[in-house]
Amino acid sequence: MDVLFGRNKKEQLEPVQAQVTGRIPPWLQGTLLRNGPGMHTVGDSRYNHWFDGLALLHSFTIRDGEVYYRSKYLKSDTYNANVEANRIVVSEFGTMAYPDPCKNIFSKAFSYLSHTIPDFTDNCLINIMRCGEDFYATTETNYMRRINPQTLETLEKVDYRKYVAINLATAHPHYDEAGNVLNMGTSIVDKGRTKYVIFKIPATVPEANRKGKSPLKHTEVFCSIPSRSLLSPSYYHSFGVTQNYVVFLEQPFRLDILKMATAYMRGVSWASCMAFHREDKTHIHIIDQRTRKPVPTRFYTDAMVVFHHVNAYEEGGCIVFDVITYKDSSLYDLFYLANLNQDFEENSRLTSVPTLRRFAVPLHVDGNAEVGTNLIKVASTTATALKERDDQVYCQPELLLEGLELPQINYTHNGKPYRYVFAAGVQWSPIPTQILKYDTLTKSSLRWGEESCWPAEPLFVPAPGAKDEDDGVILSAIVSTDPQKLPFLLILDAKSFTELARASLAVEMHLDLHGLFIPDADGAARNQATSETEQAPASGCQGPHRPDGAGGLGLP
Ligand SMILES: CC1=C(/C=C/C(C)=C/C=C/C(C)=C/C=O)C(C)(C)CCC1
Ligand SMILES: [Fe+2]
Repeated sequence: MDVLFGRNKKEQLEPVQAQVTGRIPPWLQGTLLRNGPGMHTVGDSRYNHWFDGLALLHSFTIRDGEVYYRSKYLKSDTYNANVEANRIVVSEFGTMAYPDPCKNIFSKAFSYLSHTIPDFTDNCLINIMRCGEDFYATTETNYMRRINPQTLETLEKVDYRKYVAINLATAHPHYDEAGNVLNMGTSIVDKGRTKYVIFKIPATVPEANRKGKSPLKHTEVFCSIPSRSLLSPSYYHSFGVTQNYVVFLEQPFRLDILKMATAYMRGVSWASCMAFHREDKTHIHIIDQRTRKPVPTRFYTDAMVVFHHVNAYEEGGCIVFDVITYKDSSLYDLFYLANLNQDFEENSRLTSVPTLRRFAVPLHVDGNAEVGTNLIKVASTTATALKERDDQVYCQPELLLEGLELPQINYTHNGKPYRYVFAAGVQWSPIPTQILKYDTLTKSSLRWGEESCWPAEPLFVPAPGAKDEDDGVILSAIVSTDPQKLPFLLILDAKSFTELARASLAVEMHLDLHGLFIPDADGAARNQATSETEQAPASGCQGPHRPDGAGGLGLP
C-alpha cells in the first residue's frame, strides 16, 4: 500500500513515450489531463488525510497511436510555502497547520484574533475545469489555479470571491453545449446570510468586451438558496442539472461554522468541523433555470450522504436523478492516511456501501391528490414521491446498483435521458479494484479488472459520428501494486468493455481523482504535445464546440 499512498511521487517533467500494446483507434487524438494528490509528506511533517496531498497534475497525450506521459506538481502558493519552509505550513481538509513553529495556545489565540478563519488553501487537487479557452486546477475552496494543459505549468491564482460572493465551490461544474460553466458554491460570511449560490461563467466574452479579459469577469449569479441553518450549511461535492432545472441536495452532512471559526485556535482540522446528522432529512431543491427560482414544493428524502451526482433528466412530468448514496459520512474517515497502511484491508472496510440510486421528483403536485398518493407516474422507475400534509413530498429512491463510485457518463447525454453509467467498482474498500459499465435499462453490468491493479475514474470519449450512446472508448489510468507490472493507460471499447490497448509507463504514477479529455480538434495540441513549451497559449488547445459534440466531448 506504500506504493499507492505512502510515497511522494516523482514528477515526470519531460514527456516520456509509453509502450503500447494493442491498437489505439486512429481517431483518438488528444490529451487526457488529470489531477490528484501526489505528495503527503514535506520535510518531517506529514498530512493526516489522503485529500490533503499536494496536487500532482498528469497527462497522457495520444497521438497517432502513441501515448506520451508527463506529470508536474501544481506550483500553488501552498506548495511553494511548504517547500520553502520544508514542512507543512498551510492547512488542508484533514490537517491544520501553522505558518510559525510556535504552536502554543497563546500564539494560536493571538493568530485567531487576527484572522478568524485563515485563508483557505490553493492546493487545487480535485479536478480540472475548462472555462472558455482556459483550464483550471480546482478544489473546493475559493481558489483555482489556471494551468497550461500542454506543459502542466501553473499559471495565475484565481480567487472566486473577486467575481462571486462564495467561500467554497464545487470541483464538479456542469457545462452546457456552448461550453458555458454552471457551478455552485456556499457563501458563509456574506452579511450573516449563509446561502448556496448557483453561478454561470460564460465560455466566451463578446468581442467588444474582450481585451484580454477572462470570462470569469462575466460570472453571473444565477440563483441563491438560503441555507436552512445559518451556522451549519450543507457540505456538497456536486449537483445535478437537467435541460431546464438544477438539482441540489441539502444533505444533513454539514459544516459547523462556529467550529470552523475556532478550529485554528483549537488546532483541529476542517474535517473535524463537519458532521453527519442522521436524525435530519435530506432536502431536495429543484431550481427552474428559466425563472431562476426554486420550485416551491418541499421535497425531501431520508438522511443520506451524496458526493457524486451521476445524471438527471426530465421525463413524464418528473425530474429523474441518479446519485451515488451513502448511509452516513464514514467514507471521508476511511481516507485518513493512518488507515491506509499495511493493515489497509482491515482499516478501510466500507461500513457504508456506495449505492447508485434513482430518485424521481414530480414537477406538478396535484393539490387535490390525497395524502399518501404516489405522484410518480413514469413506468421506467420504481422510485416514489408520496404526497404529505403541508405541501411536503417524501421521495423514496429505487436502488440500481451497489459498489460503485467516481461515476461518468457520455457527457452529450448530460441533463438528458441516458442509459449507461461508467464507474469505478469498489468492493470492501473505497479504493477501486474494477471499472464497470452499468446499463440502467437492462440493469446489467460489464466489468474490467486485473490482479493488483487499481483503476482511476473511467472517462468516456465518444467516437466521431457516434450513433449509440456507448460508441466510443473508456480511458482509465491504472496503478499497479505488483512490482513486475508497470502503471498504464487502459483503453477499452465502451460498447463491449474489452481492451483495445494499454500504454505502459516506467514512471511513478499516482492514484488520481478527476480530470478531462481534451480532443485535438485543430491540431494545436499535437504540435506541442511532446515538447516542453513554457508559454501558455493565449487561446487554448480546445477546438470549437460542435453541436454534434465531436469537438468538445469527453468532459467530465
Ligand atoms: C480545504 C477545505 C475543504 C476541503 C475539502 C476537500 C479537499 C475535499 C475533497 C473531497 C474529495 C476529493 C471527494 C471525493 O469524492 C472544505 C472541507 C471544503 C472546507 C474548508 C477548507
Ligand atoms: Fe469528485
